[in-house]
Amino acid sequence: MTLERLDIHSLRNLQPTRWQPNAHINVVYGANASGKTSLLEAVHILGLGRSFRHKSLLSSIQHQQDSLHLYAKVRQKCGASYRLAIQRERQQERSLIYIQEQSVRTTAELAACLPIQLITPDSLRLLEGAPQLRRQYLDWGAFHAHAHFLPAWQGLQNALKQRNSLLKHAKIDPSYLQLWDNELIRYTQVVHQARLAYLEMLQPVFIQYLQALTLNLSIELTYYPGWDKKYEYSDALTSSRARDQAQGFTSLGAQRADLRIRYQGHNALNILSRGQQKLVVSALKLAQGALLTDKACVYLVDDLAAELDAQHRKNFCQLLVQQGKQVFMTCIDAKHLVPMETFSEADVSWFHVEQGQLTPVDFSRSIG
Ligand SMILES: Nc1ncnc2c1ncn2[C@@H]1O[C@H](COP(=O)(O)OP(=O)(O)OP(=O)(O)O)[C@@H](O)[C@H]1O
Repeated sequence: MTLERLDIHSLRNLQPTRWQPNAHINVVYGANASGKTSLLEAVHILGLGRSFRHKSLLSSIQHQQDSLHLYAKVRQKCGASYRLAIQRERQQERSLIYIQEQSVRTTAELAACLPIQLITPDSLRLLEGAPQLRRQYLDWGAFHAHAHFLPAWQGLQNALKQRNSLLKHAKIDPSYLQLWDNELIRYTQVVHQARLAYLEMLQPVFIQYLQALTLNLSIELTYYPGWDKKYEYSDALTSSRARDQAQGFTSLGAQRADLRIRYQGHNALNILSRGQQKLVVSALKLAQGALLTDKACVYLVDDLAAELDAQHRKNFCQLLVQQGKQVFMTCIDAKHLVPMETFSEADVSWFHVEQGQLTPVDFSRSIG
């Protein structure tokens, strides 16, 4: 799957842009505040319906403009193509999303058409941030690996909402609570099994990438399902019922799951250097991309140079090239920060950004 064409209107400082990127490696370079990250942001919004910079798309709309418009043509591996479009008006509550000119209501449909792996200086939050971020990471993989994951996950969210709202009442009909318990247990089992199955596939690939990035430490990925593993979820839920009623919410379950990243029995975050943490995150992202064999994904790598030294940048770029997926990477100075030799076998296009204007560059004349 590759992005064949991207049209951008009224996104941050970007001039109206029509971009026909390379199917493999795209390097975007330019000074600070030129608009490099905004270009990656455009791809991200098209793949997930939201920015990676802010919760609301309102701040992405260009100042003095009423709306932003993005359009993409995505070529699937089978040869079929999809047209994706997003429009966000200042005055509207939500974005309008279209696939093949048909309005769609959920961003999950976009995510299925354009899977994205994002690597930014902020990606370290995957290790240091709240469990929700690691749950989202795991669920991204389970969503793409198992067709039954999404309906079960949606069912789980609904059952949780209903049960939590019931728990807030002073008087609760036990049979009604049991009904939502049963729903929750049913969906939790599917989500839990899909996460476990995905983690089993992920572990060995993650280790391979860690080693290829020359981090020969035995980092372990362990999964906390959201309740004590010694018990079935149904038993854990029954035994937490009184506490849940007192607190007014469901305290145990898949909504509390976490992917724990351990080194020598400790939280890896407390032991590894920032550079090592960055390699762990890179290996996690590369492993997810590698596992998407039937669909492929687009890598967005913002600020390649951040926190990786020259040798590790080289290893990282080599692994990206080997995967053969479409990559958009940004850096301030292409000549000094991009390990050119790793791209000798790859199809690469270079783009310069200046004051929001994107220009293709003839590599040999302008950089070499
Ligand atoms: N809503 C907006 N409307 C217009 N311009 C904006 C808006 N939001 C941000 N900007 C400006 O867009 C410019 C581009 O920002 P962007 O983060 O894409 O740059 P960058 O090239 O990635 O910079 P850096 O290398 O410093 O990370 C900045 O000057 C920023 O102030």
